[in-house]
Amino acid sequence: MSIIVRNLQKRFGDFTALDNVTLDFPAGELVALLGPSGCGKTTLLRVIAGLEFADAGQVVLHGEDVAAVGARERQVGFVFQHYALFRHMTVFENVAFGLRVKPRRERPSESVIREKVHELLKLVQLDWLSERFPSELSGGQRQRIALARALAVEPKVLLLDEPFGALDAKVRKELRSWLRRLHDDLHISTLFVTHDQEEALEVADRIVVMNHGRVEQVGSPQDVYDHPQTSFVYEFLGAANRLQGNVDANGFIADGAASPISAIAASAHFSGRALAYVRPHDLALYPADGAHRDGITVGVRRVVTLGGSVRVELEGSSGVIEAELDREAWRALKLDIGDGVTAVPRALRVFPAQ
Ligand SMILES: Nc1ncnc2c1ncn2[C@@H]1O[C@H](COP(=O)(O)OP(=O)(O)OP(=O)(O)O)[C@@H](O)[C@H]1O
Repeated sequence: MSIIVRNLQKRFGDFTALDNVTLDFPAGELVALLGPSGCGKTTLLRVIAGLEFADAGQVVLHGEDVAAVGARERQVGFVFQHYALFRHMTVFENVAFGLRVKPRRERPSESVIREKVHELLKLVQLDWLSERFPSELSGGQRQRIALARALAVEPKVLLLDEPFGALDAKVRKELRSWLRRLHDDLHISTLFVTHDQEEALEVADRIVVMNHGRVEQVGSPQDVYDHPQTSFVYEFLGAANRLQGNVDANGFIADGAASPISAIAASAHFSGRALAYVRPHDLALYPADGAHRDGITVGVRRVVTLGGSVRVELEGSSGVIEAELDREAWRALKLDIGDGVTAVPRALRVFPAQ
């Protein structure tokens, strides 16, 4: 089922939680809603689910404006960060719950319920836990059961609000690839709230980046990572070095730098104060022998080896920046702490300073 929201506006007192949000999600996608705490992600999910009402705007599910459709009738499955399993019910009964409370004429027979619940428990690979109570499960298992319970009523849309947020990093990582596989099998249109950019980049077909109740950018993970449209998206997604300076006809000149980086001259459509961004892996390092001029002069301050790559902290008149290169490339440079280098950005994005 496709999900469209148009011009959604939601205020809590003086605070604007959703500010003219318009989004269009094609059916069957796994979409991550990504943004810092308080940017309106949960509010957007709750409005789509019918648990909260917008002050203005429209929610259209599969072509139908659902303004007059109650939460129960929207065929939306919801999984929250904190497992909302019923503590006094077994795993089996938790998953069966949504089927048992259906109106009598829609309620499946007991044998169909049994079959369906076991099928769902197999799908989340926890059939062997069906007689346990929630307190006898790990956090990751509880979230998988919560998902099985949400799936029991055959929702057309799945809304997941930081479903793995309360779990430790390792379990979280396992569950995110598990969720991806599950989605590939089921293809239910899914909105997945997270404030973890790595999670969004790894799992989603499409990412919506939100900030202060507004949509900053929508695109594939690759697109939002490689082509951030705003300085906020650049900083929020992935590591980024930020340089303050000025743009003029010669290019970008970082504060305190002796010469400009001219490579960006053509791509900057403005002049004046600017913020320039470069990812650590997009910085090439050269000995500061004057041969490479299109960069900034810095000194090596600290070197950290992380698995196959090396993170180099560099300090110059424009502050501290980081470069990341593979071990071999670093070794070949034969540099030591304190040595001078020219750091040349392979990709630099400039935005007008606000
Ligand atoms: N019922 C409410 N009454 C008043 N303010 C609210 C209410 N619900 C949410 N807010 C406020 O609206 C803003 C957006 O909240 P929301 O829960 O949507 O953010 P979020 O992006 O999901 O954040 P988090 O990642 O921390 O869960 C927050 O500042 C929050 O305090």
